Amino acid sequence: MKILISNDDGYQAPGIIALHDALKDLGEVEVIAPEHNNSAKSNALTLNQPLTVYEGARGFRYVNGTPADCMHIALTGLLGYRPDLLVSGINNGANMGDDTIYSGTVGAAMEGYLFGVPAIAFSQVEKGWAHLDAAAHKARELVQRVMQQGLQAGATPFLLNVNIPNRPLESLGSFEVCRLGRRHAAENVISQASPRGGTLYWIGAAGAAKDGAPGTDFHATAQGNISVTPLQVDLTDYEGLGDWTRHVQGFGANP
Ligand SMILES: Nc1nc2c(ncn2[C@@H]2O[C@H](COP(=O)(O)O)[C@@H](O)[C@H]2O)c(=O)[nH]1
Repeated sequence: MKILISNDDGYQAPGIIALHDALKDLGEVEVIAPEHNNSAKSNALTLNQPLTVYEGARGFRYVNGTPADCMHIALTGLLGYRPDLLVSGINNGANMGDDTIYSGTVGAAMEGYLFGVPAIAFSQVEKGWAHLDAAAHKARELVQRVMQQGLQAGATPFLLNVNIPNRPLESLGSFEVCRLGRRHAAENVISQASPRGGTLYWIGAAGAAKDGAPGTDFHATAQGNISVTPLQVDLTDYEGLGDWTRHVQGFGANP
């Protein structure tokens, strides 16, 4: 079993070290991760400058790029083989609700998925790495479950978004398959006067949960369970196809 590990907090982050320690005896495990924190970089690729790959402690390779850059170059030549599973994380903070779309942790996993590699993104719900050992234990459990059922060798790849509450192992609940919740819009931008004149702007905090009903990731983790959400990439609004066909019917037709 060949497992490729990445993240968005950087190759020296506690979360990726704990994840590597938890998975390293499950097969051939390689780490290719960003040099620095790339939180909220989503699926960004670096097209306007070259990337460099370095080797750091633990034999981890790191890249002066984004999480998606790391996986893109890994799967288009750097690795020289196709991994059986891509695992991203363990992220310092949650990736729940519809703003998961901003996540670099999910972005790394999604890049693998787009290349046909089954992928799992792991995040701890709270920042600060509390009970990281318990999260790594649960990440190992899920990867072993996937391996035991041969799911990584299935015909179609999968992409899982997993959020683990920051609790001691004995206080963690079960794996709960659920949908993404919805968040309120993000908090207002934070502006401050620049010492060089003008104004500086900081992105505001993520919005609170708007839809945290039973069956969502917000609800599952609030109960102490580990949320497991299968994601897809097709952004087509199939329900809107009919309406828009009518909206634009005959529009722009040659006179
Ligand atoms: N609007 C804001 N969103 C934030 C903020 N801090 C975190 N986030 C959310 O976190 C993740 C980033 O995930 P990562 O895997 O890239 O670390 C993503 O879900 C964001 O929406 C914040 O200050 N403002």
